Amino acid sequence: MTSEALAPLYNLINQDTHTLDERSKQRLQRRVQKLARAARISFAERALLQDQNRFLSEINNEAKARRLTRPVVLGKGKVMSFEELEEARAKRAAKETATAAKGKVKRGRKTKAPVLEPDTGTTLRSEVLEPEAGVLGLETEDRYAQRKSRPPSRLLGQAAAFELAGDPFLPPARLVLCETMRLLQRRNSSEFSLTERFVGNEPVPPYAILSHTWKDGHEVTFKDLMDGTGPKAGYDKIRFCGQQAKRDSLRYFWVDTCCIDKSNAAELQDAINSMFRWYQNAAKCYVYLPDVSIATQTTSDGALEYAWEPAFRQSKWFTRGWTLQELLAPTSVEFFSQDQKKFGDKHSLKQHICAVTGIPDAALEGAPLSQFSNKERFSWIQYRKTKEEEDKAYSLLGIFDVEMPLRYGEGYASACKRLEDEINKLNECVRDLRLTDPRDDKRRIEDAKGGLLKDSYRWILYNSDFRQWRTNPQSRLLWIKGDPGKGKTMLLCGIANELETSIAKTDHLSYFFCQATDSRINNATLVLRGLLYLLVDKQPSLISHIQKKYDPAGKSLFEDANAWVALSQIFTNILQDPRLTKTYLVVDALDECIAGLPKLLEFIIQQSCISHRAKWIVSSRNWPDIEERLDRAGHKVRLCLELNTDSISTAVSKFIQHKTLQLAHKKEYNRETQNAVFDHLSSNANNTFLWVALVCQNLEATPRWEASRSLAKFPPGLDSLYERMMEQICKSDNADLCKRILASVAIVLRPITLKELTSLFEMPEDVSDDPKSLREMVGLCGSFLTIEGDTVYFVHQSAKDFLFAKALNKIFPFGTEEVHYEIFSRSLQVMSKTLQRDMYRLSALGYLAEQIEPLDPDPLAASRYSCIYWIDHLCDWNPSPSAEDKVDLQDRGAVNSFLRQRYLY
Ligand SMILES: Nc1ncnc2c1ncn2[C@@H]1O[C@H](COP(=O)(O)OP(=O)(O)OP(=O)(O)O)[C@@H](O)[C@H]1O
Repeated sequence: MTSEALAPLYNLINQDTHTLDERSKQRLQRRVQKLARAARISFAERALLQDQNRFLSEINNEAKARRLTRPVVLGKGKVMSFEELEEARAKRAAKETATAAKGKVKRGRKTKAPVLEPDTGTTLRSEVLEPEAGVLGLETEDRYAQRKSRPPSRLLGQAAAFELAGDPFLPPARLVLCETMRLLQRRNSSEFSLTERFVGNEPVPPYAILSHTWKDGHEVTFKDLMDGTGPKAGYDKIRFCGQQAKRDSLRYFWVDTCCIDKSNAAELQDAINSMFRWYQNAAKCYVYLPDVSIATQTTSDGALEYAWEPAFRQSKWFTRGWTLQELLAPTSVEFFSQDQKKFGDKHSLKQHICAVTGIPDAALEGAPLSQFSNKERFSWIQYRKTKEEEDKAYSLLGIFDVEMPLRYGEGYASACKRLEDEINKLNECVRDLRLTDPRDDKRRIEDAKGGLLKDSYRWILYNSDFRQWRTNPQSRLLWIKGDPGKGKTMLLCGIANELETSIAKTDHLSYFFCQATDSRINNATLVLRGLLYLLVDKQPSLISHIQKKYDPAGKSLFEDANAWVALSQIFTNILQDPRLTKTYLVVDALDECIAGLPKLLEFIIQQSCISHRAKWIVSSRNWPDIEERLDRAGHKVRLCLELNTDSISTAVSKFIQHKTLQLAHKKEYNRETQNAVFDHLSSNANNTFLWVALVCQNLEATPRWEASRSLAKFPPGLDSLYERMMEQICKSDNADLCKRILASVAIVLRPITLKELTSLFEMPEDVSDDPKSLREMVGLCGSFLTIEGDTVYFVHQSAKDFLFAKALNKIFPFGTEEVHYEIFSRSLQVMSKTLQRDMYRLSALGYLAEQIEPLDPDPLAASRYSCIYWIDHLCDWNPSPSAEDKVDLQDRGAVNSFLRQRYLY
């Protein structure tokens, strides 16, 4: 009888409440429990089968009542804190030490001995529960053996055991199982013992790690420690590592010779795939170099010379394969001579190390390795040697952050080929995931808004709400809200920059800036896609969660109708992956997420409740529906800009000072004008950055002798300012053209270039054919629009909102449909005129779009937008049923002819 076989019975008991009365239910329950006991199915497993939710909630309650932050569940259902478990382990280890023979290295407990003694005799290897996350990890000996006998799953840490056991009743996302390490623990000055393996979400305590070169026959193996084998030269290194760890106040340390059971092929696989991370997570890495002495010698001219420098450069350590990752992964790498004296670390010895290894400074200083090309990373191992030829490839796994099964005997070429295949697969998946790089969006937004001024956002670092979010583990969601133009986006840019430089090297930051005007970044699915892209770009090993779904589906995974479902599931799995350290997620302008906002909000609320690894910051305007949903989130801190008047007022003042100085310098104002501008801005800004920015933009286009007089034209309040700008446009000689430009830019589905603009409506040839005139014409649209490079944008979302809310009849006198129709119909004309066979002179078919270099001049420059979006505008035109309107859609009408004659071009 297996747990799978029993599950239908449990289901019957739990769910079929209609057909069973209470007594029969209890009788059946007892019977099934008896069967389970006979079948040696463990307590926890039974409890899970029986009523997973009740089991979890009981344990949660107990944990809550006893205020246990990290409860551990023992086999009999006993709940204790992690600290209590640690203490119990320490006591047990002390007892063992006391009984073991004196002077000998103490034997650790065999790792396969049960940690927990469940009532059935089945050994549970470990169970860890996080009450808030509702995460339970447990594994029986049988399942452990089963899992280990299979190739490691790419889903390490994702309840692989349960998947392999084919248990259909346990949702994998709730179960977490993690491949982890065992450590050495100091007992006294020269004694140590092995700990159990740390499993699941069990936190690994801070530890030191040894890096060294191996000497055949001298090294102390796992078996030696288990059997208590007598003296071996390798013990000295281990003792050195322990003693040095003690000097650094570290109780635990790790040495590769004896902390991995190499006789267990599966464990070795896991260890090799995890090794980079183990070095990366070490508090200290000690490099022991027996071939380097730090004695000084006197040169012929009587000066003292350090003899270690040439010896260091020639050390065998630099010639070995595995030591490459041991140099790169840890933050702190310290070098010790043959007599165990420290003579430097990887920063102080950087010059020597760079010269010997050819590795650039930046990589030694901790820059993400993904910044270096594949070729460059491969070159670092080129002249290094490994005992097994395959290790030369396997030792690069962590450097490329990929995982793959090891096949000793396959040869270097095959191992290298498989490694390259893994890297290529990973790159392909990342390429398809990337629709936009949020880092570029952020930089673009900062530039478009005139550059980020530190003085105007750093107040947030001292704000009590922000500090609470930053320091309190329970505060996982910070919601920054405020009216239009209060500086939320720039504030979030600043926060992202500050986090980037202040979070731990192993922590992650991902962000996304929504913009309603840009269809690449304005819906819920795209937010997840962008956040995921940055996450996996920084920690490629997380891509395994995506690849599992991506491999069969390809790019459509991110684009089809189920993209949200797939991406939200992937995101959830990533946030539960034990490999993920603390992660900061920033999403700006929720109000500009124009499709799928409710589900995005639900997702953020849910994740911020269940995942203790992720901390979120979101920003939005004061919208009631966002407010209503976010109010329901637990663990949230709300920061309302309108309630932080003092900080915002000081920040806006600094902005005004900065902007006035900039203007004065650029326009060569005299002192009087400068003061007049400063005073007008200070008295009317009303704590709104955007108002200041818009007035300054207008002043920039105003001759300097008119500056003081024109100030009266800029009334306080954003809407008044926009109204004033609109009035001026309507009064100008070019009113019709400007309004047409505004209407087109307001209605397009992505920002358009100046050339594309000429394809969207009929304009005088002397404007459309002359780029300079066209630029000037866009410039005449008040301060509603701005041009970056060749692309036209609204100066701010609030400017576009104003047009739709308060100037609709001026900009769209015949309704928006009419503008859609014009864009559609002009697009059709332009395409029909310009598209032709083989425009890119490729001669042959079958090129992928990304393989094609754009021509110069680009024959599609003016029609690119039209080619992609003409059909959307046709749909949005929404023609009336009258025959006259439908003329384009009739047989032999414009659309029909285009489809027949030009479409395939
Ligand atoms: N720290 C800053 N440094 C430089 N400029 C700033 C800063 N904060 C605000 N600004 C200026 O104020 C303008 C409005 O700021 P921002 O776009 O961040 O407002 P917002 O609150 O996000 O507005 P909305 O809700 O309407 O999107 C920016 O375009 C920029 O010119």
